[in-house]
Amino acid sequence: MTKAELFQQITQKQSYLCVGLDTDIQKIPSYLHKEQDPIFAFNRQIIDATIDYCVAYKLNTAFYESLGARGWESLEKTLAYIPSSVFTIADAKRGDIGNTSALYAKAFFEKMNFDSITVAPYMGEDSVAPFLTYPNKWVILLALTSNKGSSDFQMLTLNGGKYAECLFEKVLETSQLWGSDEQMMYVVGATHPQLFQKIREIVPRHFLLVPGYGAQGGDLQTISRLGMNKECGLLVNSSRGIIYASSDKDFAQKAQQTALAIAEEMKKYLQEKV
Ligand SMILES: O=C(O)c1cc(=O)[nH]c(=O)n1[C@@H]1O[C@H](COP(=O)(O)O)[C@@H](O)[C@H]1O
Repeated sequence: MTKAELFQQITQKQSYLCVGLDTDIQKIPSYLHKEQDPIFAFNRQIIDATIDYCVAYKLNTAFYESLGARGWESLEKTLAYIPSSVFTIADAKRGDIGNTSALYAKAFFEKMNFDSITVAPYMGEDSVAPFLTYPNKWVILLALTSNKGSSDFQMLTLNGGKYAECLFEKVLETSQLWGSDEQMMYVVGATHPQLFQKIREIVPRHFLLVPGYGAQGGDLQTISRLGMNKECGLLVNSSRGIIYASSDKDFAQKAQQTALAIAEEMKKYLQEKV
């Protein structure tokens, strides 16, 4: 998907919500366990219920990989079920030496037809480059993550940094030389609202994938007001807050109500800025 197509979806739906399909077999309603593929049965209902209110689905591969071959099958079926107009994210957090990254890229962009994949920048340019060779496919590079451990390395101050003061800022600055804002996004956790303004100074045009809203406590209003640019530039993810809004038979209906409420709030912020 191109950046223009993504922006068009956002404008049309007046939402920049990404629904995280972190589907945990232990957490889905027990009646679904009698289905041939309980994970897919759950995801299908969540997608049907939320598709009008979101522009992206993020599939965290851990939830599928942990079930072995059956899990991969559920992942592939879920991906095939999502219409091509909606942006898809393989949240796999990959990145390795070049020839290995090339095969990760092949797995997620050719074998499976994801629009994007999350990639860790720790191994540097040659570990990210193979993902950037696919037209209209995206790398979503981890810059500033939402978890407590983000302060262990990402917040470390650099000695002699010119513009970038912290390691995550250096990641933002340097990686812009590897690929354009038409093929690269950055993960910035919603739990760091005080840093959004600074991040926008370094990457004014890139889309930011913002996890950590909802279950991890991030605040939509602050993120949106500080992080939004003229092309929206935000995909705000919520996983548990939407898909487990109810643990009962009405899970899809409750997920829909939650997604709708978020989209209504997003509409306000879009109208202010875009
Ligand atoms: O790359 C991610 O998506 C990610 C980065 C990050 O910094 N923090 C983070 O929570 N995530 C992912 O975003 C999702 C957050 O889920 P909820 O906290 O349930 O909304 C999970 O799939 C996480 O793996």
